[in-house]
Amino acid sequence: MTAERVQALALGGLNKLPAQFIRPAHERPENTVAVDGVTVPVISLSQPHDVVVKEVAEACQEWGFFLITDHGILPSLIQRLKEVGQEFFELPQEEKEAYANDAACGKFEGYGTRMTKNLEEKVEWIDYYFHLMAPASKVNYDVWPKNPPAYRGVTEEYNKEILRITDNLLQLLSEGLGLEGKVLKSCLGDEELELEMKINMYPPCPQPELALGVEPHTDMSALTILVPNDVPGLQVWKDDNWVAVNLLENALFVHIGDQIEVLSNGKYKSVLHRSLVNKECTRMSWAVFIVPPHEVNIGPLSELVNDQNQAKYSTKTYAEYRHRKFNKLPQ
Ligand SMILES: O=C(O)CCC(=O)C(=O)O
Ligand SMILES: [Fe+2]
Repeated sequence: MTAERVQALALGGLNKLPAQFIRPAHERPENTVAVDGVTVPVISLSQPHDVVVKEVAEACQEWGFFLITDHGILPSLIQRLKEVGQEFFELPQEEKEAYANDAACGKFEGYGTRMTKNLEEKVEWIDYYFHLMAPASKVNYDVWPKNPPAYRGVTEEYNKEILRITDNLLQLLSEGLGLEGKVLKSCLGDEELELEMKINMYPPCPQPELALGVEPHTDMSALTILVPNDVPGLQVWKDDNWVAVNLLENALFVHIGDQIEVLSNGKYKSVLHRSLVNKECTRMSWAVFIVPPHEVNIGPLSELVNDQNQAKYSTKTYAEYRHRKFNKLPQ
């Protein structure tokens, strides 16, 4: 069975939002507006090292989220990444369907749309493309878009840059915990660390005040590094309020995910976030999830646990963590 794509639905021209997308009143953007005058931390990586360590550690403790600038990725590469992703979604529907995933059969990679698991569960206003990007030994290039032809080259170039930034961030995060720079990366599988690309595509929505692009969640990754197109929509949860994340050209949006929260024994927070959709414009975002290999055990770092600071999380493989999160089982 092929899923009904949100993009195809939107292109058909709708005046009203179909029922399965209408969120319950307490979740609707119209009833849960973002707080005024609060902005997320923005950290320039060109500052002295000890300043960057301190600012990153504070942002991880207070927000679990921050923007980085002066990261060294060329604006032209970010631009090309966005172009190839956008071109893929502009292909004829039939051509996109050749890449359809089948999450129910464990085929997570490819073109997808989230479907309801039961009648009450509302769906999100989003289509996406998901594939592994690193390590090269595990990547199946057959599930990457072959059109546009530049997709692979551009994405491989971006992958290299994100690997470099991941090394840098994990080092800063380790030092912020008072540990040696290499500790976090080594817990996350070192060179076996995996990078997953998810291109999120939110078509124009007839009643955006009633819908969500992605519902409130924390990422199960260690870190997520995201770039949006020029349509705002991401919100992060801070001190009992939603805070809208303003656009900042060429900045990278860094989310602390669940695995870093566990490793840091709760010192760094995995950020709750959601995305809104837009009436006129297509919103897109490119999220790279940085995750440990599935068989790696993740638990609070022994260096951070003692009689005064007991472990707040159980230790389990990343595969087990994923299974429990997907099935909404307690961790
Ligand atoms: O599109 C966004 O800004 C957020 C997407 C997101 O949270 C996700 O893909 O996990
Ligand atoms: Fe997310």
